Amino acid sequence: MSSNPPAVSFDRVVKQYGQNLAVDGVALDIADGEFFGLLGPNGAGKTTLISMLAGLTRPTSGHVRVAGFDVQRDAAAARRLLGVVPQELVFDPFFTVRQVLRIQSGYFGFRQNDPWIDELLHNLGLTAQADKNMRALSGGMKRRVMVAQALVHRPQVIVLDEPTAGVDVELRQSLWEFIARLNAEGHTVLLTTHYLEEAEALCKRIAVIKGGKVVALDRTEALLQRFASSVLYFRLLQGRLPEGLGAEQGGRVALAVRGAQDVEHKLAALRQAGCEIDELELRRADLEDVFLELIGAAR
Ligand SMILES: Nc1ncnc2c1ncn2[C@@H]1O[C@H](COP(=O)(O)OP(=O)(O)OP(=O)(O)O)[C@@H](O)[C@H]1O
Repeated sequence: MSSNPPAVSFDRVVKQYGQNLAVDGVALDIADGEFFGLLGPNGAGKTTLISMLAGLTRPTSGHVRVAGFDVQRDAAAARRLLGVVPQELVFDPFFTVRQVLRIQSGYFGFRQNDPWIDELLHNLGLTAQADKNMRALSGGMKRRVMVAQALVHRPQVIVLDEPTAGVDVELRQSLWEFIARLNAEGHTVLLTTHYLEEAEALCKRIAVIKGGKVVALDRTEALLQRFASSVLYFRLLQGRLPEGLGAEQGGRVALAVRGAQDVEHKLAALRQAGCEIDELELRRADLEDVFLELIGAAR
């Protein structure tokens, strides 16, 4: 870990909308150079946190800092260090892709930015679209431009809010290769995603938030180990799953198990509860299982 100030620091951050506590005292530091994942179910508060980080929403209390700069008090310095790829597509339909990127460069005082713009276009598969009007692009291509736009000033901290929601496999692949390269070159990456396999593959550390609170914060590997080594999957044909034993989704049940003896215990508990099961399957736990277990526990 470096001795620099944290790339991102949420310091006892609260955000209240009327009676609704969207963010409830989040304290979280993301180190310089980290690849960090922010996970949580719908409505957990992820976008609110990112919107406070981007300086678009003011915290009710607490502070958000980027490399030590308070996003409210030192807004210009914080903004310069941040590149945020938002969830929604926001664009001006009258400009070409290259014009959009040149204008964005201008906001940050970069006049001769074409070499970097060309590199962004190339890495995001946009070279052939460079002179097309934004309105003529498909949704996936527009999303690529949003990514390029966020990176035009080579921000130290790259924030991606659900960047691959609804985009094709090809972009997901090339986007991740590019972002991983930027991370290897020292950029900090903060990612929110619903694709848990993506978070598992990319993020070194993960915070899970639920109801505006951090319910888990650990290295990805440690999270995977802490919760379960394997998962027993089956279909429940008869009976009710004993309280607290596992999670049921779409008729399939997932039980976290730690070793062979635990499998025996769990099966015995099911028998005792009068459960009849089918299509039994045992596999290594992944982040999705951890996630379900955590979300279940925090309910
Ligand atoms: N502008 C707003 N006014 C009122 N309530 C809001 C506003 N923005 C968010 N909320 C509420 O704050 C809570 C957290 O929402 P947020 O969008 O941060 O969740 P999320 O984790 O990003 O969810 P998703 O995965 O669905 O994007 C929700 O209860 C939401 O309804």
